Amino acid sequence: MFRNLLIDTARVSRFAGAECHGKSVFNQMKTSLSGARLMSNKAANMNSTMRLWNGASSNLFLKRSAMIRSNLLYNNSSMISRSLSTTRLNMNQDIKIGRKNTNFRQSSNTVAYWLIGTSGLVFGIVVLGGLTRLTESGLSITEWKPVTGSLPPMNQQEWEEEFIKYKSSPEFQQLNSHITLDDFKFIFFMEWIHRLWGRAIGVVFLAPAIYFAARGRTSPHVNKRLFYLCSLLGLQGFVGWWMVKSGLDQKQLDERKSKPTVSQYRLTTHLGTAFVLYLGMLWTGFDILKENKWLKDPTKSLELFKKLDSVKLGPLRKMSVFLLGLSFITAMSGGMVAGLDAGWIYNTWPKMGETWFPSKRELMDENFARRDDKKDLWWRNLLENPTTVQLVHRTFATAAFLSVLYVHMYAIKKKPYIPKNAQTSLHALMGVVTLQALLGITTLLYFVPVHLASTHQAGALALVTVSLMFMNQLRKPRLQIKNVINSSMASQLKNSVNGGTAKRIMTEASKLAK
Ligand code: HEM
Repeated sequence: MFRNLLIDTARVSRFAGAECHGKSVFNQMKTSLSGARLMSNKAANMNSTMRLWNGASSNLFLKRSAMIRSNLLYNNSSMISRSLSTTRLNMNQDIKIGRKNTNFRQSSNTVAYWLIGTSGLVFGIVVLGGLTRLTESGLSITEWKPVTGSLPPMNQQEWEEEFIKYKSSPEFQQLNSHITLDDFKFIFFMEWIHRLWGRAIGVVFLAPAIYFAARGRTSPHVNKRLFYLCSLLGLQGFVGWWMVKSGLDQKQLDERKSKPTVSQYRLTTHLGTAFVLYLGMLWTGFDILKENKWLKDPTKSLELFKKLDSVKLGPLRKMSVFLLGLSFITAMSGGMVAGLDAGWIYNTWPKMGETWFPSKRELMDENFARRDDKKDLWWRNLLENPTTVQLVHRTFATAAFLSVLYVHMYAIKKKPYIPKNAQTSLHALMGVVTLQALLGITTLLYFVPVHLASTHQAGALALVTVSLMFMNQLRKPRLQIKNVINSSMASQLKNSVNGGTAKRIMTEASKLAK
């Protein structure tokens, strides 16, 4: 009877929630134990009865029948013991079944380190791309050969041929007609290394992505992100060539009334996709490390989840998203400054020349409008007039600095509600934004020297990195992670029931059965 009861309960509990299951098995074990006690008491009574009978009568028949009854009760007791083992077995099976049902797979830390490492390569190529632009090397390779272009010219003849191609470009004809083959070799190598680095990132990203996905080292959630990142990486190559073309095509240059440089729109798009790629890799890497850490220590994680769920943290979470967005937009407005060489005018700070702001006539110059009705006056000046574009960048930069300062002060008041690592990131963010603003100002005051401009660009990447970290540390856990951690806690409860209390129950039951 007890055995059936136990098996039934175990079956039912297989379909019940983990916590509920643990409790029901526990209760059921308790029931079994009282049953065992009851039976055992009965056995003890029977034994004493038997002894009584033994003493009172030497009737063999009675003695035998008493022994039979006693054995029967003994068998019942060991049956209970067996039932308890069956229940324990079922519980272990349930833990496995539970895991299977949630179909949960988490990416390994190796994947995270690979992603963060690859994002480092993207950081490097952005800085190198900036150097290529600042040394005016970006238009030296006039063709796009994704595979065969991997090799540079190998002999004098090949160099001469490459130089002849460059000589037909607008940049050579209008700006660089004085350069020698040796000068050309330098600008060629700058651009060639940039392109080769891009190809290397393609290989370093794509091959391991396929390997990790095929070996099941990545979760479906991460696989999706890897797919998007791969697509973005491929797109980045096209955007790069699309940008370079805008500086090689005389027709486009005439349309823009520009000297031979790439379009500021395309440069900023190229910079933007690089930033998104970089942030996407970092974000995914950070997420994996964070979630693995949570899964390792569910008790600590639940404490953190409580903090992250607090309504007091809501506004700061929104602010963190805003800060990342603002840092990104400021960086993109910097791309526009770089694309238009707008760092070469108004090399003063905080004033722009003699006044705080240039005149309205200068900021909204009619010469920039292309339509007869001048309806495009505003946006063309905002995006194409170097004076206005510089003012826009100054404005965004000031807003970014003040916003970080505000959030920093706000966070001091809310300190007890903010996770420790987010507090540290916010301090770092305050430091990085200050440095970045100072770097920008120095770059401007010193007429855009290559080393300062390049450091300023790296500073922009550092700023979005820390903003991303801050935002990431305030994010609530995914529902799936929450569920897994909750059921992991339930499993721990089960195990403690299984390994602790149940053991005691088992010992007692076995003792009673003897
Ligand atoms: C605080 C946030 C700032 C961020 C995130 C930021 C970001 C950037 C970025 C990404 C570039 C493009 C670099 C390139 O592609 O080569 C840039 C260029 C530039 N920024 Fe900033 N900037 C900030 C503040 C400032 C400030 C306060 C100033 C000066 C008032 C400034 C002045 C410049 C100048 C002159 C350039 C053009 C440099 C070049 O031609 O290479 N920036 N900025």
